[in-house]
Amino acid sequence: MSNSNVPIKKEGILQNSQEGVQNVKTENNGDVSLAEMESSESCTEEVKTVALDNNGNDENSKENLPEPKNKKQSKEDKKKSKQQKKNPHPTEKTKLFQKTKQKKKENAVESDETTKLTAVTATVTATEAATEAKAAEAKNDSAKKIKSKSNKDLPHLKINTKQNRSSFLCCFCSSKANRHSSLTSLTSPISECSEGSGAPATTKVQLDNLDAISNITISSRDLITAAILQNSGNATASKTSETTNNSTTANNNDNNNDNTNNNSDSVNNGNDINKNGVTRTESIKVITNFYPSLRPKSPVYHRTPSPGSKYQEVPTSEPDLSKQPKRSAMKGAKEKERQKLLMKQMQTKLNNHLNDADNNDDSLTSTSLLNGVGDGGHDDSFISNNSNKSHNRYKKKTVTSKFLLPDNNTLADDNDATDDDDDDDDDDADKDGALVSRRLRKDRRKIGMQLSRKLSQRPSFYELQEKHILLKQTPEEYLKNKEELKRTLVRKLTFRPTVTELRERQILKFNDYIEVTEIEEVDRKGDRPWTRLTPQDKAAIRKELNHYKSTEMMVHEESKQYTSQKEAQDIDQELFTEYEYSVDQLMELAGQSCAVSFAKSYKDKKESDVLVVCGPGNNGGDGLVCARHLKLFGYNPAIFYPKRTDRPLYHNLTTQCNKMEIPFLEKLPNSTEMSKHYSVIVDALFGFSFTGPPRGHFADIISSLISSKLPILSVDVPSGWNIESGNPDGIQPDVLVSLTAPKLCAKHFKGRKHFLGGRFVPPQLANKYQLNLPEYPGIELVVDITDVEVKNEL
Ligand SMILES: NC(=O)C1=CN([C@@H]2O[C@H](COP(=O)(O)OP(=O)(O)OC[C@H]3O[C@@H](n4cnc5c(N)ncnc54)[C@H](OP(=O)(O)O)[C@@H]3O)[C@@H](O)[C@H]2O)[C@@H](O)CC1
Ligand SMILES: [K+]
Repeated sequence: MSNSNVPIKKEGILQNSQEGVQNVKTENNGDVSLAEMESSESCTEEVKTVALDNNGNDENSKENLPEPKNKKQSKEDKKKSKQQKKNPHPTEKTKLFQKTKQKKKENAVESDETTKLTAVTATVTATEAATEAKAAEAKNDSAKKIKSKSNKDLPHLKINTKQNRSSFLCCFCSSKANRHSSLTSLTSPISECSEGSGAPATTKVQLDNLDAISNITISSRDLITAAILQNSGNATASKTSETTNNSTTANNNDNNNDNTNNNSDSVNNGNDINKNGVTRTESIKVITNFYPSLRPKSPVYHRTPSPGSKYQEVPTSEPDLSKQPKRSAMKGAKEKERQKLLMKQMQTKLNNHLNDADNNDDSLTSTSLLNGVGDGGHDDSFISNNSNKSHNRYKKKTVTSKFLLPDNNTLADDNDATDDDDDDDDDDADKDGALVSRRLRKDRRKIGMQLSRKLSQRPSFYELQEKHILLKQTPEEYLKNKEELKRTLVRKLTFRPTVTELRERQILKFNDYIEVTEIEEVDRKGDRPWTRLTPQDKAAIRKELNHYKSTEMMVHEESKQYTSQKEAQDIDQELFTEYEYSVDQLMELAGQSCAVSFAKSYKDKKESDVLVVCGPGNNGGDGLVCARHLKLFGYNPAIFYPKRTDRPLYHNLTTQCNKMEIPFLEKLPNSTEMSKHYSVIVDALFGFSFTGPPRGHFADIISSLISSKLPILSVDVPSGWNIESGNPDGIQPDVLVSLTAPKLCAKHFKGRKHFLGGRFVPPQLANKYQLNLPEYPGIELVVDITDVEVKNEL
């Protein structure tokens, strides 16, 4: 074997041992190399072999080891070995166990003696006499070669070999027929090795491949006593410390032997048991228990057996971070999802570990954990420098393992399991990643649809403004507009008309007096809210009522043709409102109609004095107009206007009368004087709005008029009459001039002439109220209806 690259060489000493078969397994930075020796069927002696590995694979590489002589022979040996395992000799087996234990004890004792040595030695004893000479020869040859390479300062490994059979199997080349000039020759079948003398020998050998041991810094004061139970397929290794653990080491050896013996009873019991029954875990534990520095940090075990070899290679090595994965763990678009999933798993594990760390002081600190996560898991103590991004997953795995490591003792098992299932993990991870990504896509699509639906239902900008969620204007603009509106309203209020102006415009109407009458108490709580009826509504109601009265209602025969006072008022109001006549217009026509009717009635009394008595309402205004026209017609009217109003209309009418030199009487003459000076009286005190008995001095006035015995022309309604029922004790006019339509009380008129004046009623209005008015002759303003049957008297 080449040792050109070995920085430190170690020399091994072969020497005979009285008993026991030992296997020595050494490790190099976690790489485990197993050398074992297979005994013959009748093996009764312990056989100790030494297998020293350098980087594991080099030991078994065919480049460094001679090729087996022929394959047939190798196959025969394998068959024999299997038969031996299947049918071991019970006596030999028992002896083997006993000797193994005894050797352990001796090793413990021996370790006490040899701990002072500065070299690491191992003893291998071979007791087979036939092979001792050959073995000695091989040893001598090997020793010679090794000596030439040896370094005196290096520790030595003393190996005692003892074998009683010549059926050793080379642990490196897996061949019985190999001859090795180096350390491997010791493990070769002595009978087959031409250089072996077959005699027991103790040989110092240069451990060419102990660079692994050099790396793990085996103390010079340590002693390795390795034992490999060849026949039973058990292996033990022990290390004793010079200072302390002598007895403990012996006990450990015993325990290990016990364990391996048990394992030997169950050959190939599980994946961790190689062909020789040596469990890898046991080997690691044995070594790492004594050499903490040998504890593998990231061991990787390869279970691929060497072709044609019975020995299970258990190479271990520090993870090679420079290696590229066969296929990327990150699959395109799934990379982010895998990273997220991995980060979530790491976070979960981190939380678990933090919880554990709270209860375990020797755990990693949370700071270090967080740093490990934050920097992507780069840690020189666990991961060598490697900036290759393709190793992110591997690094994270390592970091995850670091987080999950509760102690160093379980590291090997954890990593072992990780490495064994690496491919399966990849496949599982791919499947899991695909499932997770599919689930994430499904969830994301579902959430996307929900959000889209929500977004489609969101209110618009204007709807939000209408709901006052969003302000249409800024607060400053709102205050500014509010102040401007306030100023505008205040300005408008300053220009509003006064109450006087409103009354003059008849927008506001106030009665000059209040009539108070006693009525029965009426509970109006059940009354419906009052609603103002339009004139059309009132006319419709009136029409219906009239129809009811004329057909069904049991009333007086005369009453069927007449309506109430209210109807006359409604027609009057509708003329002003609906037909937009002014009071002046109608009053002028009404007053003129009265003057015409007067002239037609009193043609022989021209230049006679006429007393015109005017009341406070529009009926009095008709009187003022009539006086003005009488004056124009040649009569000498005089006006008694006892209760004037300040309305402009009346002010103007008064002014007009005054301008026409129509005197206004300050005092109504008594009935005698009245008879003497006046020939006719015009009654214009009250019209259809008169209600109740005359109040105040109006009753005296009416009495004076009646007492004067003068002919009276009544305007629209005889003053003092009830508009519907008349007043037989009241004024009995000589001429009645009904305006617009005869009032209900007109049927009580017994005078000489009855005229209908007020030729201003629109036909529509007349039809609406079914006035059934007589036709006006020619251009006449009035129509004599004295002999005409009035059917629709208001
Ligand atoms: N379209 C038409 O038909 C037209 C009709 N025209 C004419 O208008 C006349 C209706 O005028 P009008 O409405 O002003 O009522 P009207 O009878 O004149 O006087 C009311 C005054 O009398 C008073 N007063 C009432 N009862 C009282 C009592 N018991 N004792 C004492 N006072 C009493 C009452 O006082 P208050 O109740 O307000 O205190 C109010 O001041 C109508 O007959 C026709 O000649 C024309 O001018 C134009 C077209
Ligand atoms: K009247």
